[in-house]
Amino acid sequence: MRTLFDRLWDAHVIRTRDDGAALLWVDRHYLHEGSHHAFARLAARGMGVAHPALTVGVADHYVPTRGPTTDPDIARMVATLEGNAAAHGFALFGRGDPRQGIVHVVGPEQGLTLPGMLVVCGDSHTSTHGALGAWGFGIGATEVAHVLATQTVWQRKPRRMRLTFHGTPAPGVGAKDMALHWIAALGADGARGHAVEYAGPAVRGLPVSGRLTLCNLSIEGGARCGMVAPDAALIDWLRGRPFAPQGAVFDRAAEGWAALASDPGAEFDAEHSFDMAGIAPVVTWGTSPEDAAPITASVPDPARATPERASRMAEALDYMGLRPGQRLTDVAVDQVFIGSCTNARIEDLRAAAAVLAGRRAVVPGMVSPGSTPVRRQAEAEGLDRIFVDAGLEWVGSGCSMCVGMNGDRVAPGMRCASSTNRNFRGRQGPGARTHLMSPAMVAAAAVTGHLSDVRPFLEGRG
Ligand SMILES: CC(C)[C@H](C(=O)O)[C@@H](O)C(=O)O
Ligand code: SF4
Repeated sequence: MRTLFDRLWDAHVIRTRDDGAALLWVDRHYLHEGSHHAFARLAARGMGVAHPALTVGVADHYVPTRGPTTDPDIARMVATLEGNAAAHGFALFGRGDPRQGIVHVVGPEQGLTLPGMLVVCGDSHTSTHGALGAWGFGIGATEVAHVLATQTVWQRKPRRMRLTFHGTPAPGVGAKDMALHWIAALGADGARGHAVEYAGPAVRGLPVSGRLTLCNLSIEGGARCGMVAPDAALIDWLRGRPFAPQGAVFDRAAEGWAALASDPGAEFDAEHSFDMAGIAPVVTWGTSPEDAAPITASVPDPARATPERASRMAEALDYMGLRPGQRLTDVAVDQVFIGSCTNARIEDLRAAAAVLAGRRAVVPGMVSPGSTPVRRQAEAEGLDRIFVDAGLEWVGSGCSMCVGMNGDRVAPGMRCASSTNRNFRGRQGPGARTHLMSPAMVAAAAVTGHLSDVRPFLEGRG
């Protein structure tokens, strides 16, 4: 009896070393601007790209979201990726390409990631692709060079963990809340060394966009990867995607994908289950995604935590400028950001727009769609107007203020309600204070100017 992860592992092992590490075949290799180190290694050894057809470059981390950049260092990062694509002959969705966007949004959207694939990228959030029943994981620069040169990667087999979500989510509660909830419960290293499979009725009930959000955050709970077994909803979602097989070939492939599941009696090395009845909209208060609590709670008190946790908590609260016992809904924000590979798909933008429609934001903010196709779709639906009429800035697609590499930053000391996945110190800019939450919760914070429960807005009482 095998788990979904065992099936993916077995299907990709080329050979196993005596020490247990296995050489694995890579079906899809994504590259972003950060790949320049790996290309330098390749060049130093006079090597080329073994399988350009399985390699796809996407400009995202450094792309400007508001017209051409004036910063030569930023421009050079994007140009280097373009140069490597041209030199090695792999596809590139670069500046101006109608398919450009954040790599973890673009791959699934284009049908470049498919169920059963082993997908790698020199980026930790490659776990996102697991939502499609693929095995996606982030690799380091040395491994990127190895994959470029050989289309293979060495890995040790992770242990297997299943996270089961029972029940149905309340309105206003979604994948982001499920993710932050389990990470708060198990800790930022709670799933360390494990391949996570998400299961249960609440996961099955998530649209594919929500599954992508859930798998995206796997890494923030320490997991090596996260995945959801394919089902009919996924197969419908994939049908007709540009790089997916088409027609009868798609139907045949889909029959195979339907078999990608854990056997009913398959054993996991660890199991945890959660009841949706206990999950409210979640926000983070600290400097790790595990520092998360329901919006109805107060800022925790280090005095009540274990000594080792207490000092880290106190430091986090100091950095965040928060007092123990302060109600989370009393925390004023300076700005908002909706974007990133976590929460900038069309469904995320619709959820935020539903809250913002007919309302004004009382703080400034930016909305950056996850890809250029998402941007076009949002504009066709008039969502851009809703954001602009609310007073937010509608910009181009890229990693943008999630990481600030393109210059979109939160100023020092400023507090940002953000739909992204990392609230580390300085993540959105030196001294920036980040509160993670769902896009609808970001929209609610924009309207009130403080961390806010989105649920009254959905009931028309906001
Ligand atoms: C810059 C990149 C390598 C990094 C990652 O590995 O995830 C970034 O995408 C992030 O989200 O922190
Ligand atoms: S959007 Fe943020 S989390 Fe996603 S790949 Fe870019 S920097 Fe990393």
